[in-house]
Amino acid sequence: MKIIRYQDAEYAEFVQQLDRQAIPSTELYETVAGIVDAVKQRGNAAVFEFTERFDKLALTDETLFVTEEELAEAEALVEDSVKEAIAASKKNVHAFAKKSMRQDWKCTNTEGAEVGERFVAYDRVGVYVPGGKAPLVSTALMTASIGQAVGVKDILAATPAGADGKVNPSLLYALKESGATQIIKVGGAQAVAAMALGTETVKPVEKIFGPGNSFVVEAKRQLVGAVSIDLLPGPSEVLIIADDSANPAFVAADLLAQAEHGGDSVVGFATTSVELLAKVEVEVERQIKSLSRAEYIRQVLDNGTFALVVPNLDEAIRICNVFAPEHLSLIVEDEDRWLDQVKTAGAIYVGNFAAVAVGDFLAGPSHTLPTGGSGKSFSGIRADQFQRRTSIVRMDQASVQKAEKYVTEFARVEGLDAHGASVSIRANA
Ligand SMILES: NC(=O)c1ccc[n+]([C@@H]2O[C@H](COP(=O)([O-])OP(=O)(O)OC[C@H]3O[C@@H](n4cnc5c(N)ncnc54)[C@H](O)[C@@H]3O)[C@@H](O)[C@H]2O)c1
Ligand SMILES: [Zn+2]
Repeated sequence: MKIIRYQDAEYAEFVQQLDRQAIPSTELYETVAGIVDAVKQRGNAAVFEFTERFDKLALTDETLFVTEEELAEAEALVEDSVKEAIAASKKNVHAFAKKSMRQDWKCTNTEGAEVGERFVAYDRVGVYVPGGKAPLVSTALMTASIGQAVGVKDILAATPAGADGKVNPSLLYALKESGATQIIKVGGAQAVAAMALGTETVKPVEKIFGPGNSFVVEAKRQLVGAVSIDLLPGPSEVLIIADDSANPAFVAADLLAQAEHGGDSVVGFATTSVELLAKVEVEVERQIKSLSRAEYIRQVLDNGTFALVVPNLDEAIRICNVFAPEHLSLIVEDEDRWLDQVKTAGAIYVGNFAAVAVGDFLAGPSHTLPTGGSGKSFSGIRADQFQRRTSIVRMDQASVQKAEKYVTEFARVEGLDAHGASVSIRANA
């Protein structure tokens, strides 16, 4: 864990580079563009080639989709306790989704026209569920089941299978419970391209949701236009802001939990208290001993973890707002005062007892959240992103007569007489 105190010479520069911009490197851009183009030109053949290269799995038209038998087999293998956990999570996620869905509305504008918005569920969406480093069972719930709650009929899920062609049974079960109607055993950029563009056997979707590694996220970014997307949810990250009121064992536990995501994860800790930091360091060493992924965790602690000693909480919040962490854990005495000042975090966990992992698996809001600084312009998956929105304008002659005067002015200054005439002909009918 890299520790930097505000008195240190490198502090200012370090804090400055926390102001990230989520744009791909040229190398990543080109790799993904190559994959997307190959899928566009050659469909399944390209999808199978990349799957063989990156996932060591030889797929065919026959084995691309998860079958009903495989789903039944998975259901039989999943323990009841896991099924209960999935049901508990789904209950919260659905309840949260129902609250945040948009409702149709209408009102009358100044000229008397009836104006409003109408929301309808998308017909067919794609969800990407990562499967590289861990089978993210919860991600099925945090993507597909929100679409299910909104009423999306057709949900295509993509997730990489192992070299044996099998997908984790709990993940398959969770996908089915979350309303997935088709599942393809493909990961990476090739999966996103297949969902967005379609292939000989994969019918294209209208919008793509879900997190993934840098290849997955970049593919989504490049395919905007062919489809719309939810956000850019890449490698997971946390920022913990804590003062003396924080329990060091809890802080350490959350730092370790975040580091467990491995790879490109970013783990940040900002505190006003050197005493707390010292205790957290001791706790990290104590707790890591009993964790199964200690090696993964150690790697992230060494390369992707920073602890900042800040002069005050104003500075910590300022850093948070430029860093735009995916998860913010805020453990400070005067919670509400500081909470009100946070503007960019994807999800905020307030107080000693709000473990980030409860949000990962169960709480209700989607754990699919913006990373890499993209939280400055995106927010996490919401139910209304599964709703297509249309605006409606309904008029009678009285309202077109009232509108004519202003429309004619716009038509005149824009040089579009036919526009003006189309209104006048109605007003004077
Ligand atoms: N932001 C969020 O809300 C959120 C939520 C859950 C997970 N995540 C993140 O999702 C990520 C999942 O990553 P993952 O790698 O475990 O699984 P993944 O499923 O996203 O990626 C695995 C796929 O990447 C492709 N791939 C691997 N190496 C490649 C290469 N060299 N070139 C091209 N393609 C290649 C393979 O086809 C493979 O199937 C993690 O970083 C995790 O933190 C984020
Ligand atoms: Zn997590």
